[in-house]
Amino acid sequence: MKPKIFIDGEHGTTGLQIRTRMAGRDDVELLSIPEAERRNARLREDLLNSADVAILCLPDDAAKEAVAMVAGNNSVRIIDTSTAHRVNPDWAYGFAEMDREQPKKISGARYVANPGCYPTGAIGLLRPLRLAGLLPEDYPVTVNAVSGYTGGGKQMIAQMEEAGHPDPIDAPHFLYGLTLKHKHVPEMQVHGLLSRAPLFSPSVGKFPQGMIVQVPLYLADLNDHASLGSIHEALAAHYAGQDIVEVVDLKESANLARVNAVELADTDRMKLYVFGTAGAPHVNLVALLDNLGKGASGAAVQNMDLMLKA
Ligand SMILES: NC(=O)C1=CN([C@@H]2O[C@H](COP(=O)(O)OP(=O)(O)OC[C@H]3O[C@@H](n4cnc5c(N)ncnc54)[C@H](OP(=O)(O)O)[C@@H]3O)[C@@H](O)[C@H]2O)C=CC1
Ligand SMILES: CC(=O)N[C@@H](CCC(=O)OP(=O)(O)O)C(=O)O
Repeated sequence: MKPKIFIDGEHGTTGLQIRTRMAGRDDVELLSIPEAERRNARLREDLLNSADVAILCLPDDAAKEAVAMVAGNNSVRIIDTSTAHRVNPDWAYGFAEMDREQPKKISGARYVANPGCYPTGAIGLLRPLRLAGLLPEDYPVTVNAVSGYTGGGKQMIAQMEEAGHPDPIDAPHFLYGLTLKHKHVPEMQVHGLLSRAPLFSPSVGKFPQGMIVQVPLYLADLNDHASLGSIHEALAAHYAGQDIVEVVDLKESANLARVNAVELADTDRMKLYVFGTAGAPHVNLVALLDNLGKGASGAAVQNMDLMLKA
């Protein structure tokens, strides 16, 4: 029998992208809820309890409610794309490349928290340097980022795209999260293995999908006389042997004049760069991804495949 998959929130931005990725698959059976019934709690509860894997693409509160709906049913496994469970130690963190044993943890888990889009970039850059001992636990990390506007879900997409919207967004690029209390900070700290919360400044650009995450570092404040070369080496060694996260060659990075935020739009990959000049005091670590690809729906499908292998 084919495993049954239910995407709760399938008519939203992340849910639709997962559905598109599943369209050609005949190894799974997709359970579906009509769009007009998407908030019908009774029907959702039935579908959630009929699934082998339920993928939640809902706001945090609704995701918690969905988890409660299957609490007594051990045969349902969950992937939650919301922020609700990302630092909960009872949930496996769904970033398969973050540690060698992570794919196994995800495969065997009942509950998997899909990582946030910005944290995928930040943790992807920071964690290997913490594990290699180059980055001190208490380094004052800053994370500056730009996301495509689909990161804001249906509401922001309408503000950007709909003519005559009552609250349109005209800015080609804007900063937000100005209180510095963004919901992704705890996740970056915990899975980035940091003792201090990073200072995170997000922004949105007037393009639908794409993301740049930057983590600038002062080399003199790192361990082991860290250099452009040793940082690149640590990242390359960490990601060797898989094909989703690419650590861009130092020479290639040195010859680049610019990084295009939309280069990886519509892909499920991530590129990591180490920028700077040999012998100079700073490096800038950069992650490039699609906020809806490796940053959300692509990672969710990757996690589902790992869980179905178990
Ligand atoms: N967009 C992105 O780049 C990313 C999003 N995520 C996460 O994915 C989740 C969904 O976000 P996104 O797809 O962007 O949001 P959207 O607003 O685009 O979609 C959310 C969907 O959930 C439905 N919904 C809302 N509340 C309920 C409820 N109580 N019961 C049932 N259905 C409900 C909405 O219906 P309605 O139309 O009626 O509101 C909508 O269809 C969020 O938790 C977000 O953090 C994760 C990574 C990246
Ligand atoms: C542009 C934008 O608004 N982005 C969202 C982050 C994307 C999201 O909601 O999802 P995850 O938390 O699951 O990554 C935000 O800053 O709240």
